[in-house]
Amino acid sequence: PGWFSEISPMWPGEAHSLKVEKILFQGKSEYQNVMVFQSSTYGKVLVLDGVIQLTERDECAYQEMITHLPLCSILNPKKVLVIGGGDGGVLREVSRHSSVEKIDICEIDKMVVDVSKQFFPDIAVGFEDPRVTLHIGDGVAFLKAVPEGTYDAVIVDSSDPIGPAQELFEKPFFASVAKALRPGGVVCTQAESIWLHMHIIEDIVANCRQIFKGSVNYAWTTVPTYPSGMIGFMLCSTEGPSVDFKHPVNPIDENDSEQATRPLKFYNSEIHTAAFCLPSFAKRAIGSK
Ligand SMILES: NCCCN[C@H]1CC[C@H](NCCCN)CC1
Repeated sequence: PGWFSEISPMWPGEAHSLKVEKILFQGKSEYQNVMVFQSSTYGKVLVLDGVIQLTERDECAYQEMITHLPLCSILNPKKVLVIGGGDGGVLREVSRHSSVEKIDICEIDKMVVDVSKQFFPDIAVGFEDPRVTLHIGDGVAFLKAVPEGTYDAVIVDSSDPIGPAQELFEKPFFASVAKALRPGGVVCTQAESIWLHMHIIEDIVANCRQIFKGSVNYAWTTVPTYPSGMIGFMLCSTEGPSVDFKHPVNPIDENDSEQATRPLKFYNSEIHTAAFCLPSFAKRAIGSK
């Protein structure tokens, strides 16, 4: 009992708090402190180095959007790579796409996978899909070893630039993602908040514009338990068949059996298009062709 406050130098002067019912797990992996607690109103919560990664109540807004914004923007995605995403939520969402034949995931911290399987079975369910191959290791090294043009889509479901994910926000990593994608392939990365990190976003956009010769767009979703209540995504495509991120060509089939058993809670085609609409201060800073 008591409160968890997410205090961090990444969002100085503010902190989102959640009422704690019970602490369920505390551990230290090779890379970070890992904690799980039962909150009063958001279900179970996963925290890494004091930063909220997900809650059972609102994780759908992040996992569904980071996955379906890229995958619904291209026809027939077959081979997908997830960097990070050790909780399994993105895998759960990728698995909804029947065209997908192979899903590779590279997560650096095995403890995140194990803790998610133990405390968040409805999120870690993604690991059960037979198309999934789990690699425990550094995504930067993994991508360097990937043959050119291997993937139709890459999803970078990372934590924040301070900590193990730092290199996933730097130019060499984006270049290795571009190499691993086929022509007209797409990448979607966790791209912070326009309220908190506009300078980081400007740098990411500048780097992506140099590296990805197709489309480069910033989209966002609302996640009540992330600082500023929102989080953004960088959607980029490589040179080749053009990709219009704002108009999904590969709609999620709302009617198939998978949807019937576990319908989407957040994503739909209207919110897909709306996600790319930005407030004026962000349009000026980010711009979009
Ligand atoms: N697969 C789930 C979550 C991992 N993504 C990140 C977790 C940390 C969060 N900090 C928000 C910082 C303010 N933008 C960003 C998303």
